[in-house]
Amino acid sequence: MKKVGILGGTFNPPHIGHLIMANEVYHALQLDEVRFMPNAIAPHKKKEDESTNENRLQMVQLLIKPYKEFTVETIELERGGVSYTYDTMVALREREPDVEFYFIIGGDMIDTLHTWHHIDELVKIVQFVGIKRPGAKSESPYNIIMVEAPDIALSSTLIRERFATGGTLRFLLPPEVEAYIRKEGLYGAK
Ligand SMILES: Nc1ncnc2c1ncn2[C@@H]1O[C@H](COP(=O)(O)OP(=O)(O)OP(=O)(O)O)[C@@H](O)[C@H]1O
Ligand SMILES: O=C(O)c1ccc[n+]([C@@H]2O[C@H](COP(=O)([O-])O)[C@@H](O)[C@H]2O)c1
Repeated sequence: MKKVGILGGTFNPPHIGHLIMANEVYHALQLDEVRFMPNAIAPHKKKEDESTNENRLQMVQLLIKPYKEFTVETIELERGGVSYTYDTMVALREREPDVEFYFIIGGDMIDTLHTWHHIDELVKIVQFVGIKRPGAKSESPYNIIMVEAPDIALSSTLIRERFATGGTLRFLLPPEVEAYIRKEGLYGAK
């Protein structure tokens, strides 16, 4: 069976933390592919109006462009509405019955997994894979495959703040993504 990792996120914007976690899981579990999956409306996140779905999709495409084992999954953007992972995994399993899916989450999501929509059903149909995150306990009562990876204390929030205040962005996200954000004038970029 083909083994596919799904890294779901808001990606507002995507950053090297996302690349590192995808790469670590790809190698640790010997996956065939990792799909970066931007959500339409995040279930638990405050809406940030600064970027559109199209902006987030384009930034993810720029982020992963050099890496052939990383692809984009647009199923949630196409479905629209609140992107419950349960609905997505039901649809993906139906569309691709020959694939074994691994849903990749960081420590903050591990800590709140019990609050996810239909979580008791969801854990039966998909294997979660966790990466610790500084500032999060990264602990769960559920059966999560934990992958050891370098701790990255980086978030989209920090990057939005750096754009707004004119702080350094070097090494935090690829230059192509930074250039796109400046061209589109997102996050109050100066
Ligand atoms: N530095 C990191 N270490 C571990 N996991 C991470 C890291 N950054 C993001 N993740 C995980 O990647 C997934 C998608 O994250 P998301 O796109 O929301 O980025 P974020 O940096 O958490 O954004 P924000 O700061 O806006 O909350 C989530 O499962 C999140 O836990
Ligand atoms: O289905 C849920 O109830 C649920 C609750 C919180 C987060 N998620 C998913 O987890 C992924 C990371 O979420 P976020 O908010 O960190 O971008 C993303 O794919 C979300 O759709 C899903």
